[in-house]
Amino acid sequence: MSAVVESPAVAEQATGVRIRDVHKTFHRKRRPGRAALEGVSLDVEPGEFLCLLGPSGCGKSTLLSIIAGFTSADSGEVIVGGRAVTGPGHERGVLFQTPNLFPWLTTWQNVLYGPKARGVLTAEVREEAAELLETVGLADARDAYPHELSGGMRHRAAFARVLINHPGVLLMDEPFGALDAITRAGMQRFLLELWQKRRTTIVFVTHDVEEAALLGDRVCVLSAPPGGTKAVLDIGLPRPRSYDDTETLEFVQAKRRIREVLER
Ligand SMILES: Nc1ncnc2c1ncn2[C@@H]1O[C@H](COP(=O)(O)OP(=O)(O)OP(=O)(O)O)[C@@H](O)[C@H]1O
Repeated sequence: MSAVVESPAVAEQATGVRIRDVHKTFHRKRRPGRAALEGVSLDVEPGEFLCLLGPSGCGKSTLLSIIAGFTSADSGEVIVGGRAVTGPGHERGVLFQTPNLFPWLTTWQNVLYGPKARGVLTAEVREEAAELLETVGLADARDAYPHELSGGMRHRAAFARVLINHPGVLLMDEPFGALDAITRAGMQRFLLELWQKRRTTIVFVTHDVEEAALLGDRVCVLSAPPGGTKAVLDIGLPRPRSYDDTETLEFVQAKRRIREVLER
């Protein structure tokens, strides 16, 4: 992977996310509906890295899906970059636990898929795609198909595929949850460097207290199902962060604060 240039500035395209009193109930045949979210309100600042944490079933994925525009809320509103979300949009890049690459396309074709679909595939975009593949360490895997890539490589290809669209906000749903510990640590390091460089707004769903403390500026803890915001914690650890920080007293204290809220 190429060295990442540090920049304290918030990315020009980074956008804020405003979530106001969002409710969502899933209706089921011949059974009572299941409330997933009850009155979630939250502001994510432009350029902020926010982690969403909470017990299983508290509605983390549902909330992310509502921000992405894949699911509609029953009431309340989500505003991204000043505009109400009414459906999916390329200014919101979404990354899931399973990288959503097209298996019949090469890494290069996968990365260029978005610009091609939007009719903006210029020489400049191709040049940027080549640079992105360099950044994510996949320049040599440009002509490989997804099945020829390792788990970590597939994740990095999915990153490049999303980043080429210059999303103002990255929505990540437990993206490293299925990876082994070593690959996962590598991807967390990669994401920290990427965020340090681009300062894209990130909303990151995780189960893992340590991951939330390592990555997030703030951690929003959702309450037991159906979810509402239980607390929003400022992590307050200095940036840039690295894996070595996980051994500091401040880091251990940050984890303890998150755990206390989770267990409250
Ligand atoms: N499409 C759906 N149809 C019906 N119920 C759903 C649907 N999606 C989610 N739910 C329900 O909504 C609730 C919240 O689910 P969600 O996946 O958002 O929680 P989560 O916090 O992300 O859980 P986990 O941490 O286990 O992934 C759960 O009770 C789930 O069963």
